[in-house]
Amino acid sequence: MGVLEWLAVFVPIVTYLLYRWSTATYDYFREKKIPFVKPYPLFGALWPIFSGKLHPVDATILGYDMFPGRRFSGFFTFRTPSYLIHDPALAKQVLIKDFDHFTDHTSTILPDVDPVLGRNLFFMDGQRWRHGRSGLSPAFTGSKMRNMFVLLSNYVDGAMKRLAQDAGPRKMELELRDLFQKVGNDIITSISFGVDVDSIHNPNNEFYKRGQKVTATGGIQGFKVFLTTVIPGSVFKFFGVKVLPKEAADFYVDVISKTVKQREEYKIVRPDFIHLFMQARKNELKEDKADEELKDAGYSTVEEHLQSTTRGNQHTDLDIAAVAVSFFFGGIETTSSVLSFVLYELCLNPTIQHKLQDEIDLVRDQLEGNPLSYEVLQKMKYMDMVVSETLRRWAPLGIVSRKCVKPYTFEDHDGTKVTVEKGHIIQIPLQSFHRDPNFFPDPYRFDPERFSDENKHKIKQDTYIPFGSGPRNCIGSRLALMQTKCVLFYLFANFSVEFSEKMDVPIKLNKMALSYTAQNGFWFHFAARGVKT
Ligand code: HEM
Repeated sequence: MGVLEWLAVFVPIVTYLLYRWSTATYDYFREKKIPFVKPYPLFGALWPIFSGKLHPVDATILGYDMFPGRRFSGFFTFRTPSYLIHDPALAKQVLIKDFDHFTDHTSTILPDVDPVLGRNLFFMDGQRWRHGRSGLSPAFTGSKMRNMFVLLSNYVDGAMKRLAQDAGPRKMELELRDLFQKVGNDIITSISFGVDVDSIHNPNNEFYKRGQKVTATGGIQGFKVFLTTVIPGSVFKFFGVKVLPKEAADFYVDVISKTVKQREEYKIVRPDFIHLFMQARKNELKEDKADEELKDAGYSTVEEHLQSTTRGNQHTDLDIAAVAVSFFFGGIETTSSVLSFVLYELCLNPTIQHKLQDEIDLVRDQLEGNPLSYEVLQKMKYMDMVVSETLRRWAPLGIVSRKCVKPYTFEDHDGTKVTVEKGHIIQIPLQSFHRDPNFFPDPYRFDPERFSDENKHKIKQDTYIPFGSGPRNCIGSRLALMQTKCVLFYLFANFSVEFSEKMDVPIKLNKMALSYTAQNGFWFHFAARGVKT
């Protein structure tokens, strides 16, 4: 690693910039009389990201506050004209009603360059995405989550009890991003690779070590992922730049192949994703009746818009490995970010922490020693309110992107019309919606009551979209909510939490990471419940 690897990334950027320099101009929005963020030479709106001045999300959403009262504004991604949507109703048109014009994400990784990440839904385009999505959807229904809950809950319960034993009567200082990444790693390793690991006590296991590299949002790995959002997949292909190193890809495919072989040979059934894909191979993976009853996993869960089908999806071991790796990619950073911010807010607001603990204690009493179930967790109202409010205040992905695939006309309030051209980029600033005082009064106040039964009807439609929206929304929203709530349940059942001296309060955000995280870590003291801190 080192200079050569960085060079292998910079050469394509420079070549692409020079090419764009000769083929596009910065007069685009001026000629069309659309308000736009003044571009930096060559980099457009991206220079503050490259120079480390602004977080990628903050650099992208500048136009929202700069041009209030508009339905959209312009900015340049390098030299490509891009639109920022200010009006949630227009966002809905792009994401749902006229989805056919905006089927693709801006990031594309081609499978012939990167066989594993190129098969990740997030990076797929057009027909390949449609086929992949409809094949994967039946694996994320309520009943499949309920079956998987047993694996997840046993792991989290055990992990928190072991932590409580480690702490004993003392208060224990922990960096939570690290803790939650380990927990997330072990959960995804269990439910998607069928392997049990304990990264809290054995961080040297292969899955954690490799997962750390695969999911890094900083350093060269994070930079390459960021580049996939601004440089076309064909440029990566031309220069042979891979995001996932080949030896890591080979490791994951090998694990899946061995596990599948073993399960077939010994007829092993385990309620995890490998089992679901083995069923899909035999055309046996379907939605079942219980899915209808279990649809509601919480306020934030998104709906599935595409017709699910597994017909014609002959998953190879490589396909299964690719899906499993995609869960590392999409699931660990995001859920550990939400969990870290829940704890940050609950330490700032101890009354909310106590209220959540009261609900947890009540549920534990009612369980009378029986294990926690998926249904019981879904019914915990205050838990849902706390998680929903955290997803509003600190949405892990602050923007949702689409690429225009068929020309489309936008109209502003004053009647100005503009036709978005094929290849142009659309950004939906969900973070700006979530923090707009017109939609959420006093938006910087952490207030779970916004999501209470009495208040939630006041939330304006389409302004709350932490998991995106429409056919391309987050396929893992049920899993993410189940995992987040389960960790919070066992964590607050065992511990009370407060800031350690090392924690920056108010938080200082890391501008160089793709998702939101604390610059100097999330530092907390854990004290076993009943023990005074
Ligand atoms: C709190 C945790 C999470 C948040 C906030 C989150 C958020 C998002 C968002 C905003 C998108 C883009 C949606 C759009 O373009 O409209 C997305 C896509 C996606 N997420 Fe998540 N996510 C989370 C957890 C997960 C988990 C646990 C998984 C899987 C195990 C997952 C898998 C995916 C995949 C595969 C996509 C791409 C879907 C497609 O292109 O069809 N996510 N997520």
